[in-house]
Amino acid sequence: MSGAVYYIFGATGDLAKRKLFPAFYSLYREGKLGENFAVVGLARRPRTNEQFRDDVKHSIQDFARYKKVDDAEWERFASHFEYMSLDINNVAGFHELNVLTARLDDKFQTGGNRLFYLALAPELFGNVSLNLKEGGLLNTTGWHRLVIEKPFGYDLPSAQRLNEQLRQVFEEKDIYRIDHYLGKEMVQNIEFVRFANAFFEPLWNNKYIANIQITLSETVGVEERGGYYDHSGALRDMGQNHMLQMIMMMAMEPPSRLNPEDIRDEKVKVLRSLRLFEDGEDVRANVVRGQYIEGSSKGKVLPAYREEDNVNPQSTTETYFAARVHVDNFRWAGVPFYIRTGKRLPLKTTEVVVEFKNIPNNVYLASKHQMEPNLLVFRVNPMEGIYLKMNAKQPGSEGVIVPIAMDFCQSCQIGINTPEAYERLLYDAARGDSTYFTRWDEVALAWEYVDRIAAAWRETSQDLKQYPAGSWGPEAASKLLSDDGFKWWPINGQNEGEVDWDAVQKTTVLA
Ligand SMILES: NC(=O)C1=CN([C@@H]2O[C@H](COP(=O)(O)OP(=O)(O)OC[C@H]3O[C@@H](n4cnc5c(N)ncnc54)[C@H](OP(=O)(O)O)[C@@H]3O)[C@@H](O)[C@H]2O)C=CC1
Ligand SMILES: O=C1O[C@H](COP(=O)(O)O)[C@@H](O)[C@H](O)[C@H]1O
Repeated sequence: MSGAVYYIFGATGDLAKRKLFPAFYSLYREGKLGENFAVVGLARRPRTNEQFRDDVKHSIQDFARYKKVDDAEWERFASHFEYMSLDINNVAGFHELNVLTARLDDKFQTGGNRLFYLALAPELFGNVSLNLKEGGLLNTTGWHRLVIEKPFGYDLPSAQRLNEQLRQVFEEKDIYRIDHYLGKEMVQNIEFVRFANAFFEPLWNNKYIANIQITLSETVGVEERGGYYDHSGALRDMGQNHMLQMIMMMAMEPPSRLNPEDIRDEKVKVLRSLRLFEDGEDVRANVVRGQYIEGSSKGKVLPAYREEDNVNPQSTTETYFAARVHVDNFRWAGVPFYIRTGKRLPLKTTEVVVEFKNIPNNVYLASKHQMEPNLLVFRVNPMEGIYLKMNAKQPGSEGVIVPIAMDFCQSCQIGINTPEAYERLLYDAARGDSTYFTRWDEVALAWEYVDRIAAAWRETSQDLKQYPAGSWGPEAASKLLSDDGFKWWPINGQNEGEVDWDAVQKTTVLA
């Protein structure tokens, strides 16, 4: 990988601590960063280089995959890190940063390449990019890339404004919009499992697939992010980005080549095929929203959303939503995609379930035993793996059919060797591979879809359903499926509620 200076704007924040510094460390440990790099931490708080390196060390000890830090290696790694106190709104600070950069370019032979990572509130993105230009940080012959965090705007008009600001300084090809779900191994794997298996690809259409279910459930509430979340809600926080990205990965056509633009073109076609909701009534018939009230989990009382810090006590922000989504193209016509996500649900899990249609009524179906449909399950998070539910004869029986599981548990086999999403994405951005970043047209189309739902919700909040914290969300989300003759499949084929992860890890692993 070519050398570079990496600028972490927001270096004293939560994202830098929990994800970015650990990602740098793993890449370094694996030899992917080399030695020709410098990392400059930037934020307003004063810090010496030593204090900053200590912060980085603690974050690695707390959050990195590799926790054991060898002293000599640590010294080498830490020597690449420097800190500078800077207020984004003060252009003089950027001139100073340019001077610091010249020294680092020289010391680490970075080739004049720069990666600017904005781990900041989105309101600051526009100013940073203008000041980078003003401060002379883009006046080198190397490459200049801007990596920005979500949320990318609040709706389509605000996203357009933000994009125009960024485009005054950076070309689209140099803007890397992060959706960390695209950095997850199993989300990337969807593409490979689909297109590399003769027994899936021919069946991947409305002739054989009955429905697709995507669950992204969290046990946490809004923690210390109440201020942000109350303004955002589940639809914008998870729906506009992670959930739609997973639909795209499931529904896209095979790209003609494995180039970033060919893959992203195919994903965009899926968004263009989404059936847009016509009006409020259409939204209410297909989308369920909920907010958690007081509940309990494992004997612990959990507070209501409206009692969380920095949340309006009368808030009507949704902490849960479920939707029936249609992709109106030749492959997917008539196949519902059901999606659901929420805070304070019983499990932390992300799963994508493909439910296949039942085989035609035949001698087997006519037997007294009810056959269950075949399921293919991508376990994305926190356990990674693929699970296939099939039907087979119960050994020793007179033709009794039972469901059996083939379970590839990637986490059990690979363990800590699976790269974290941020690690993967940082590496890709540094190599100039934009495949798993969101292109502007994706962002715009995703907002267009989501904005119609948000508009309907602004008309009335009568449809906001309450659910107890620790439960699986509003009953109405089950009705979305039962009206179509389906049900949500229990997570990992187990009963809703507790999943015994130890037991899951012991399931059969196919080499
Ligand atoms: N935390 C997470 O897990 C995730 C975060 N994100 C996104 O990442 C971004 C950062 O989030 P997070 O780290 O949680 O936020 P934090 O509030 O923890 O950190 C914000 C950072 O911005 C710095 N900052 C604020 N104002 C200025 C300024 N005027 N000049 C210079 N620095 C400033 C703060 O430092 P100081 O006060 O010292 O100036 C701090 O380092 C947000 O866009 C968020 O939505 C996305 C997904 C997950
Ligand atoms: O982007 C976000 O994602 C996290 C969930 O990510 P995961 O990798 O832990 O599944 C979510 O908690 C947060 O609200 C949201 O902003």
